[in-house]
Amino acid sequence: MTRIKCCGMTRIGDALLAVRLGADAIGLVFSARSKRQVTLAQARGIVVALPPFVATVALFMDDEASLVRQVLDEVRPMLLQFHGDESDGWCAQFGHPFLKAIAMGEGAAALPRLRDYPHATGLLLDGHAAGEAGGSGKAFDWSLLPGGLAQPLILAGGLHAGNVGDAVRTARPWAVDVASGVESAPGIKDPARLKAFIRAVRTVDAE
Ligand SMILES: O=C(O)c1ccccc1N[C@@H]1O[C@H](COP(=O)(O)O)[C@@H](O)[C@H]1O
Repeated sequence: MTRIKCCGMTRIGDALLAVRLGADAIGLVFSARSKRQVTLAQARGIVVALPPFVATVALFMDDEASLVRQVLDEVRPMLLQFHGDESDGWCAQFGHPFLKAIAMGEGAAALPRLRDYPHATGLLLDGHAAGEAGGSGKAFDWSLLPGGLAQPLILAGGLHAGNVGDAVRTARPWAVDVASGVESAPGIKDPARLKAFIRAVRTVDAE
């Protein structure tokens, strides 16, 4: 079964709906570079409202270590996700499981970076160019996803109900991650798009 992460949640109702429809994980963006940035209080409100067995993921992009520590203390996410130029050692300093996003905008030229994060719990391949923020809606060539890596791969970037089925069939990732493809505006999830996205993934899983 392909795990599904819905990212960029800013409202409790959207997060609960995503979980009710079948999402496995909820992403909360703390980077000031995001149009989906949440405050600590907003994030805490979402995390405490969730039912058991839903993974919570806190996203950062070249942020201060003090912010990451504050989020760990006050929001208590299950996973961290780093989207910037952070090194493996920097990400690992918190002693907390983390995902490292790899910008796939340069295509195959980005693949050697997949070996740079041996401490990551998983690698998230996103469609944007290096240095750009995620949540951009940009896809990449999914056939580039390599097999044989030790870590689970999470496919992200420009996914929506109309293309996620092909993406899963092509890449067979551990999980998919979506932000803009299930929104009506940044940070505002669209119930019909959420439902169609999760249904499209589950349809391919059942093939
Ligand atoms: O969502 C954001 O605003 C964001 C900002 C900074 C770093 C990462 C961000 N989001 C991540 O990007 C993927 C892909 O987004 P999209 O589906 O292409 O819109 C998203 O799932 C988040 O993990």
